[in-house]
Amino acid sequence: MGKSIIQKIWSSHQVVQEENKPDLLYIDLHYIHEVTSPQAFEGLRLKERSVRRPDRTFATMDHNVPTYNRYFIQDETARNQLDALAKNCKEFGIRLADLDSEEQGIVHVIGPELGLTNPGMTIVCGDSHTSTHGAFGALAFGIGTSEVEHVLATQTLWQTRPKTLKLQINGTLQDGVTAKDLILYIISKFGVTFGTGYVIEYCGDVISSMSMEERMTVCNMSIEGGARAGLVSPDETTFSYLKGRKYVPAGIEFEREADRWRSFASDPDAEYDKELVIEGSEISPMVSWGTNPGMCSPVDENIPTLEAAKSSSDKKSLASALQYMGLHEGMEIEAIPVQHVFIGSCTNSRMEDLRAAAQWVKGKKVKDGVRAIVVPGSQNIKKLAEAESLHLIFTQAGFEWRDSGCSMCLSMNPDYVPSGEHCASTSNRNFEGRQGAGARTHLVSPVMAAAAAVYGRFVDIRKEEYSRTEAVNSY
Ligand SMILES: CC(C)[C@H](C(=O)O)[C@@H](O)C(=O)O
Ligand code: SF4
Repeated sequence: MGKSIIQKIWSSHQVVQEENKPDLLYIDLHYIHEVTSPQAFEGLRLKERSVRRPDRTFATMDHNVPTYNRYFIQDETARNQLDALAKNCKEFGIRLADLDSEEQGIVHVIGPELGLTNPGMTIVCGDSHTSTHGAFGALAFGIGTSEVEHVLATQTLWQTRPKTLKLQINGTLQDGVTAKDLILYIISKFGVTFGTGYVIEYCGDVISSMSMEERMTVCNMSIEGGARAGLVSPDETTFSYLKGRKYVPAGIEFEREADRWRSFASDPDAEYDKELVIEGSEISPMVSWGTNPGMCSPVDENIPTLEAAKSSSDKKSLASALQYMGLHEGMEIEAIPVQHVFIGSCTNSRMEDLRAAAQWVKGKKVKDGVRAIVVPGSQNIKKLAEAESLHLIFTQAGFEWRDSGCSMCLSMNPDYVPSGEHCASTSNRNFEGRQGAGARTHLVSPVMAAAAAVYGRFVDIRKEEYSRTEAVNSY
């Protein structure tokens, strides 16, 4: 019987294995950021331990970083966390992309961009969206602060072997439907706990024809479906993305690495604990209207009615979500008003996201009363986007163009959504208070967010009247 990539990575990283106990796994790469690392380093100091593999550890500043006037950090906790990270990295000899670095950006954006994330690796970070790196065929998952300390000290981690779930997406996606819509559709169809206890392997024609950036968007939100991690078997798309990146070997070494990476791909006859199949053509642009990522609907449909709820507890959570969101049952998604637009986060802040949004925005104007910001995922992406003049398209349309960071994805920095206001956001979480106390988040793709900025509400971008040739103002 063949093996899946999950089994191959797991068995090649087992250091200790005992019956009915978690396994001790070797960790190839450990990313750290300022929020979940200070206590871990304190723990090391107290126990007089050092960092086992500083060369396999990489740090960045992202959550607390202001995206405008980035050195002016008013919040004391934010300042302390950033200072602690700088001090800890210096003391323990860890590479750090700090505010001065051209490499600074959101941890899940810069790791792949620098070529640090490779197929076949075990990767951890004190951050739930570490699953993003699974796009490369790595087993990548978030860990807690005490585990961060354990990995820093030992470069290993105790882990229970996960179950495997094969999620096959057949066919093709319609025009205007993106990787973001696919993952929102998956979570709304199967629910926010369908992946609990599993690592998901995404496969099928839709995934094979996706770029690495699109695969990252899909894997990023695996955790929102409850999964431990999500990944895609490495293929030629993976290898050509990696070729030439800073930390990827060149020449004959690259070919040798690519052969090794290729060997991790799932065997055709691999068996899984569970298998699910969906059709790509069934998916529409999605908009979340509730307070978890599963509460979303196709843009051309309506918010569900209370009557249609399957159980009394579903009915209760629907009612309370709608109460928080200031929306009513049965309402058309296209009628939801939008006052804020956020294009950014580790889900959707890469070049292809910015290009797609800019292409849609070109020659149009942000509607009066809407505040729209674009936050590139890394300083490098910012530079590349500016080289293509994307920033001009955005700013001439009325968007703000910022420095990189987690920004409005979560309210740990100056970017937030005021209470009671609606935000079309390309991020991954819409929990109560996520973008600020009382903020009302709607998860969408970058193009859907761009369209919401122009119309001040959600529109079905597949319709002719909203197509980009129908510019409301000339560029
Ligand atoms: C702050 C951090 C620990 C958190 C996470 O674990 O994911 C954040 O990145 C998030 O997206 O909620
Ligand atoms: S962008 Fe958002 S989801 Fe991603 S790491 Fe930052 S806070 Fe977490």
